[in-house]
Amino acid sequence: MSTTDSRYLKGGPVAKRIIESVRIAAEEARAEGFPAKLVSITVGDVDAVDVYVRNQRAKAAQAGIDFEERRFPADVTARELEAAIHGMNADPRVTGIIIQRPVPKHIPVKALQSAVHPLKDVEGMHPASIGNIVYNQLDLAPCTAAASVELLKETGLDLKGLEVVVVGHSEIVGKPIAFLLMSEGATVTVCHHMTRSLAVHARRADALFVAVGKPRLIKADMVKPGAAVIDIGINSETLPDGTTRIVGDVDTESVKDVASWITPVPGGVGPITVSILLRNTMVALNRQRELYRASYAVGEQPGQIAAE
Ligand SMILES: NC(=O)C1=CN([C@@H]2O[C@H](COP(=O)(O)OP(=O)(O)OC[C@H]3O[C@@H](n4cnc5c(N)ncnc54)[C@H](OP(=O)(O)O)[C@@H]3O)[C@@H](O)[C@H]2O)C=CC1
Ligand SMILES: Nc1nc(=O)c2c([nH]1)NC[C@@H]1CN(c3ccc(C(=O)N[C@@H](CCC(=O)O)C(=O)O)cc3)C=[N+]21
Repeated sequence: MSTTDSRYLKGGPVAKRIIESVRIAAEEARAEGFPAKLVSITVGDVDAVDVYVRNQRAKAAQAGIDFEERRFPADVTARELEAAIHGMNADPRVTGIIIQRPVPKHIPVKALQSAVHPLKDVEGMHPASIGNIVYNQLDLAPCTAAASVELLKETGLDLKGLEVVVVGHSEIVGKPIAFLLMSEGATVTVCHHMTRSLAVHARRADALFVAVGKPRLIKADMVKPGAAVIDIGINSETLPDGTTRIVGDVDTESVKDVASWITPVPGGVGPITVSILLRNTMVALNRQRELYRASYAVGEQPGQIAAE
């Protein structure tokens, strides 16, 4: 099967669609005096983060969203980071903040995420916001999780009652995917490193999501014939000739002959993740606009706002 095979679920066309709608929304907001500005916070050096930030910068430019990268050394203290975040919260020009994960071990990521004002939290990762997906409020979900589910929907499969297995249960990817899918009516099994027989669970899945960070973890004999396989992993591999390439968590070469759909890496979930981050940036900006309007009642009777 070549990469032009229809079984490859490609992210590019979906991402393009999303970015075009973001561009229109960002242009309109800017014309009304609300330019969107996303700030990315990077701590230390992580390959997958570098790829992500590079693409954020490029796609933000296409969508007409201002973008700034704030890079901190790996030995920065939590206090210094929190102080920087408080500065961004107070700066009205900054409309969105993303903390790139992972952060070094000495930084408590939950406290850091709590420092981001919930209205500027473009991934919905503030501990007070992440619960929204439990309440089926899905308009601002962690971007990779939302991207993965968006890609599954491209298959046209009916999510209601679909047997789905999610491998990996991180806060930013696996767990939110499980909640999003439950909201859509799927029957969800979540596997992790303590799962006794990953293969037994994985083989039952009509849709298999893999977010672990281990190249070739999922092989052909772990996949149900006809399944949809969503490969979220991003791993850098060095070839014998010294060059490096990015591979996912799925042994695509063997799995492609068993699955009905498979997402390539690169070119699958990644591009959609970036576009959803920009879409979320506009969701956050619109919430700030609504608050601004409600506070200043621009063009409205104050009583009308209070009654809504
Ligand atoms: N395409 C994209 O947009 C994105 C891709 N990624 C990529 O996705 C992958 C996962 O990212 P992230 O969730 O942040 O990573 P984490 O390291 O935070 O989580 C990995 C998860 O995999 C589980 N796990 C580890 N080993 C096994 C195993 N042998 N079998 C089953 N489960 C296992 C862990 O379980 P336990 O905690 O129990 O050990 C953990 O829940 C990475 O490759 C990352 O680069 C991440 C974000 C975005
Ligand atoms: N708070 C947080 N949220 C994240 O969502 C998050 C994170 N931290 N830390 C890092 C990982 C990794 N990640 C990627 C997203 C898109 C591409 C991407 O655009 N990939 C393209 C391009 C590849 C390339 O340019 O080489 C592709 O797969 O085709 C990559 C990596 C998001 N992550």
